Amino acid sequence: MGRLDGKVAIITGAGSGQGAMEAELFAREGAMVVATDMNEGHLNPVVDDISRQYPETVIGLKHDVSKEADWQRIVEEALGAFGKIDILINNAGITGMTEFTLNKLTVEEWDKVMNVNALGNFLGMKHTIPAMKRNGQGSVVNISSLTGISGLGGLTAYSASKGAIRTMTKGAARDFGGDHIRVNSIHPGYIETPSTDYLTSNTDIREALIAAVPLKYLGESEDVAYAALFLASDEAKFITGEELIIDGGQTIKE
Ligand SMILES: NC(=O)C1=CN([C@@H]2O[C@H](COP(=O)(O)OP(=O)(O)OC[C@H]3O[C@@H](n4cnc5c(N)ncnc54)[C@H](O)[C@@H]3O)[C@@H](O)[C@H]2O)C=CC1
Ligand SMILES: CC(=O)C(C)=O
Repeated sequence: MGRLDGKVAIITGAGSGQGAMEAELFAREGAMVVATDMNEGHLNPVVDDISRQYPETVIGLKHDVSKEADWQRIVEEALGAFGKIDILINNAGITGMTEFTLNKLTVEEWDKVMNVNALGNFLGMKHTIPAMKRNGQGSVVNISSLTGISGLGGLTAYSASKGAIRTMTKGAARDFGGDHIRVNSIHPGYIETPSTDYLTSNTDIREALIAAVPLKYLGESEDVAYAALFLASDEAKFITGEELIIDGGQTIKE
């Protein structure tokens, strides 16, 4: 028995890091997976690998989450392939230019980050929730960040976009609870993926990051993927509007 047997899941940003891990884990747990990414060069090998291990469980689709027309096409293709949508993992995201203090941040950079992260999450919910409603239930997991709770200097647009994800999650949870659709957010701390290479490849920064984590290691993609699996599954059927921090204890509260 898989924990997602019979479910159909759309996972964005599945060509790399956490999204790739989630696509593999969800297929392993019995889901049919619609794995999407803007970068087909990264997505295709991920999809091929999952198909080899779990035949006929996954399709890969090119997708820019910031484009509404792309979302319309993705939902149509998912319904065409698998007949329904139970789960959305809004994972695709970009950090944007780093070390831009607020005063140096350009409007172009702000728009780019907000469009992928905040608008992308909104469009994902807008276009998949109607199919979930027809299906009588659904689960959305929005990947925010620790920065969506406490902000991070130098990452103004990223922090704002992840804060928007945190609160739009709670609003959507209220809007669609009556339709048996749950909406939760995950807030990872530092996870070792291509998106954090710019930090973790520097030995001094890496050691400083680890020193701030009570569990004394940087997170791995599977640490987030297992949390997404739980929230996506029926095991979490009474949990909605919740924010789950996955940071090795970095922000333990009293
Ligand atoms: N790695 C970390 O430490 C943390 C990551 N996060 C969030 O977790 C999520 C996944 O991050 P990682 O796996 O680390 O990143 P990653 O860079 O390894 O993977 C992100 C994927 O999203 C895709 N993508 C980017 N823009 C896209 C667009 N417009 N449309 C569709 N796909 C697009 C990329 O092609 C890439 O395959 C992101 O939302 C990120 O902000 C949050 C907190 C910490
Ligand atoms: C790197 C990042 O997105 C964090 C720590 O939230």
